[in-house]
Amino acid sequence: MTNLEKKHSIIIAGGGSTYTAGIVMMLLENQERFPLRALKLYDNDGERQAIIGKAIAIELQEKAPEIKFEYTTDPVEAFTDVDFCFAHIRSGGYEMREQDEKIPLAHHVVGQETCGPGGIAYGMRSIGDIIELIDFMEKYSPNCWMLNYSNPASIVAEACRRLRPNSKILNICDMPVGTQRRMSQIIGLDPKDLEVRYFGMNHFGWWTSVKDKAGHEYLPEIRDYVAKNGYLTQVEVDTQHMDASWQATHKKAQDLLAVDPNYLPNTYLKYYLYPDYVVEHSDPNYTRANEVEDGREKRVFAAARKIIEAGTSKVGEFPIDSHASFIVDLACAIAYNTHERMLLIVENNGAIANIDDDIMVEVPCIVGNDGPEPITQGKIPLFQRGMILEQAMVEKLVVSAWIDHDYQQLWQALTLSKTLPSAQVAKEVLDDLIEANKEYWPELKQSPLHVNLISETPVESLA
Ligand SMILES: NC(=O)c1ccc[n+]([C@@H]2O[C@H](COP(=O)([O-])OP(=O)(O)OC[C@H]3O[C@@H](n4cnc5c(N)ncnc54)[C@H](O)[C@@H]3O)[C@@H](O)[C@H]2O)c1
Ligand SMILES: O=P(O)(O)OC[C@H]1O[C@H](O[C@H]2[C@H](O)[C@@H](O)[C@@H](O)O[C@@H]2CO)[C@H](O)[C@@H](O)[C@@H]1O
Ligand SMILES: [Mn+2]
Repeated sequence: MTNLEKKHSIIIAGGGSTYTAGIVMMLLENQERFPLRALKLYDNDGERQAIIGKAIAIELQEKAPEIKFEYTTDPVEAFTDVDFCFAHIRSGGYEMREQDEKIPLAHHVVGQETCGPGGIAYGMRSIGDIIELIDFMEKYSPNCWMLNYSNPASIVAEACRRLRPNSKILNICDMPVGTQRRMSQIIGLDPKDLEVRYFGMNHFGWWTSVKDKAGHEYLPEIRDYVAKNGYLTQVEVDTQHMDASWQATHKKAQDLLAVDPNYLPNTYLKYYLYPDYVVEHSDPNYTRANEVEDGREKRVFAAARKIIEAGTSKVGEFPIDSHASFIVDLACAIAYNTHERMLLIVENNGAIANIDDDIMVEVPCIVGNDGPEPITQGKIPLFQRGMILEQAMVEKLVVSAWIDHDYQQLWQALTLSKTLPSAQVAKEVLDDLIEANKEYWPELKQSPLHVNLISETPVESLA
């Protein structure tokens, strides 16, 4: 059987995810180019996963009975005889995302899923879980590739570099894919027509060129549009991001551009460049986690229950997440050596010439069956170099704090972040996050050289 005739076996880790159904429907749409022989779901919350699993079982029975389907909480069953693992777990679930967002906001600091103290807390929960998935995969299907988009992708990627440097794992993000879809709307092209140059880290980057296949440069035209409208587009391009909070984020790109009009910004830069604005426009009692629980999560699980109750997919409730087809692009590139060009999170190794080789950067790569080949982006300007070096050291300190179980390094990571105003506030946020994450984080040790903050020692006792 040639490679092109091979049918694949996929495991989706995080089967109870709000994205699983859309991705499975998208996989059914892509059977021509990426045929499946088996599909499994794996989750550590069997009850949550069963709702999605039962509905998908009905969908596949009616639409693709030839695909062997199962859902399980048993890692041996899940990871045996698989070619690809699509991983989208959420360590701690939405309950902890809410804490990641509300605890910092209670200290008038940015509360966000993947950025600032929220992203650091999420990273401290995710590292162990992702490494566990990699170890399951390597034990039961040694030739399997993990296409991971569990967040926080940047901290997870740095942890994989430190702890599993030789593993077959690619960390990916769909934010640039979504923003490039908006760019293609602005210039009237198809997203597939675009060839970009981009540099940064995950959720922390800039486009330096947006060309069509004929080599025409559209960045100036897009830049002029974004200077007036941000990335808001007239046509609805993204069902996920029509919520008011995400619309405001796309609009804010206007102010990100103002800081450096030469390059088109990733929307996530707003949390680092305008943290005060973000805090002023956040509701500390109702954050994005609550919006998703009231929105996407309710919609997806209601659709699944409707299919289960009807006993048929003819009630037609699961939308196809065609946006996620970039994951199939990546899987095809690995399986069929297609040399697809796409943004991936990879070890720098000179791709960005004037930052450290061991920083995990997000750059365009050519992907074949040996994995990604980064495309060099050259030297970057002082401003972006300073931003990236600082954020990279924050994330390296987080991973070291997880590995060493070390309080001091985690406090330093928060103190170094652009999203926090001082070491004092960083400590107050950290101590609250430690309390909230007791069942998830490793227990952190104080340095033997620990020095109390003056504010912890009443002044009168300072003899
Ligand atoms: N990289 C990207 O650009 C991108 C885009 C969208 C979503 N995401 C990420 O995808 C993930 C899923 O998002 P969601 O909103 O659907 O979350 P969700 O909470 O709806 O689903 C996550 C699932 O993972 C399961 N899970 C948690 N820990 C696990 C573990 N250790 N082993 C197995 N399963 C585990 C949960 O039980 C849950 O069913 C999140 O990490 C999210 O941030 C990333
Ligand atoms: O606030 P959420 O949970 O709705 O989204 C958080 C994720 O946002 C980005 O992914 C978006 C993507 O950029 C957009 O085009 C659309 O398809 O929806 C995706 C999921 O909402 C970001 O890249 C992820 O890392 C975030 O988790
Ligand atoms: Mn992302």
